[in-house]
Amino acid sequence: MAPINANDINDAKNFVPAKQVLPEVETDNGNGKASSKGYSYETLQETANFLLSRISEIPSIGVICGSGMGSLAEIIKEAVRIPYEDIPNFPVSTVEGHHGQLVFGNIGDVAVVAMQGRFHYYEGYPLWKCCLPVRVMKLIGVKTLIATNAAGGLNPTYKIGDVMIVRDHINMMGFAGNNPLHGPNDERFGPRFPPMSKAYNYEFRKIAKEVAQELNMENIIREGVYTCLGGPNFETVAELNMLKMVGVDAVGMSTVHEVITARHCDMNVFALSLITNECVTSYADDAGEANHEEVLDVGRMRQDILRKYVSVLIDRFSKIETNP
Ligand SMILES: O=P(O)(O)O[C@@H]1C[C@H](O)[C@@H](CO)O1
Ligand SMILES: Nc1nc2[nH]cnc2c(=O)[nH]1
Repeated sequence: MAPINANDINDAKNFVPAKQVLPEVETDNGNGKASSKGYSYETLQETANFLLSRISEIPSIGVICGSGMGSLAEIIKEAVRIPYEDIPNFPVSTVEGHHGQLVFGNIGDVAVVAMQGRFHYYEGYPLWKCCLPVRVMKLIGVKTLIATNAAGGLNPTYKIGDVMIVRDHINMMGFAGNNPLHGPNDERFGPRFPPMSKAYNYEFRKIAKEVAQELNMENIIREGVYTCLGGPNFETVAELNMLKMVGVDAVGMSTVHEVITARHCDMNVFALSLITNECVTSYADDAGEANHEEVLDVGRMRQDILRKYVSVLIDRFSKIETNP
């Protein structure tokens, strides 16, 4: 082994720890002390108040548009668009296929807000920050979250272009202790130990299956288990085979932490995965490789049917009283 020399030590002194180059992890705890575990209730209230000052109707449903699915927000009428960079305390979107704005307005008779662009862990944001908009939605009065995502189909019966209603998730990042609720808990958002066994609202899933029949989508609608990995790389064959063994149907890089945050603050949750690619579970030479362009293309390919489906779901969800 080469001996250590003084230059190496000086280089080490100049090393900038990852935390300092992450986008804005230092936060205010509400008592003037910095914390990296999330913005205080009061800070997020300021963000919520800013947004409330820009809109005339309080949205009851929030939609997060997945990769390539930003056009879902284009069905919003009387739209008020607010770029993320104009919103106090908001992160900014850095991924192609994620616009970077909140869109407020109406779908049918229902006041909604859509995130055209979400935040991912692989962009350098800690999980609490990826989920900050969910808490802000709660503070402005949103009751129901509809999270959409693009995902790889692991269930061998799934085809590209299928739409999976998320029945449940496996929080792989949580197994390693990475959770959006990690750190001090503010009971004003929710309890220290929130249950997750009913994370995806049963009534909503039932309605979603009925609506799929009405719209003749039975042949593309599935229901299954989603998991989120940290990304940004797509998975290895061995990783995918492991996930298959534990019951995962679709693999992505989002949604799970958003859903945990939403359930923590008692929002109703519904989620959809658009299957944009087949997960590669064999080492065969002719097996394809996942890529982001394909993900975006399939989003575009399914945009009309997804817009129709989501707008009918919003109408139906808004008409029922549900216990989260
Ligand atoms: O934001 P979502 O979860 O829809 O995006 C998925 C995961 C990666 O961000 C990207 C990979 O193509 O699509
Ligand atoms: N992790 C992961 N995310 C995706 N998003 C779209 N497709 C995929 C995939 O195959 N794997």
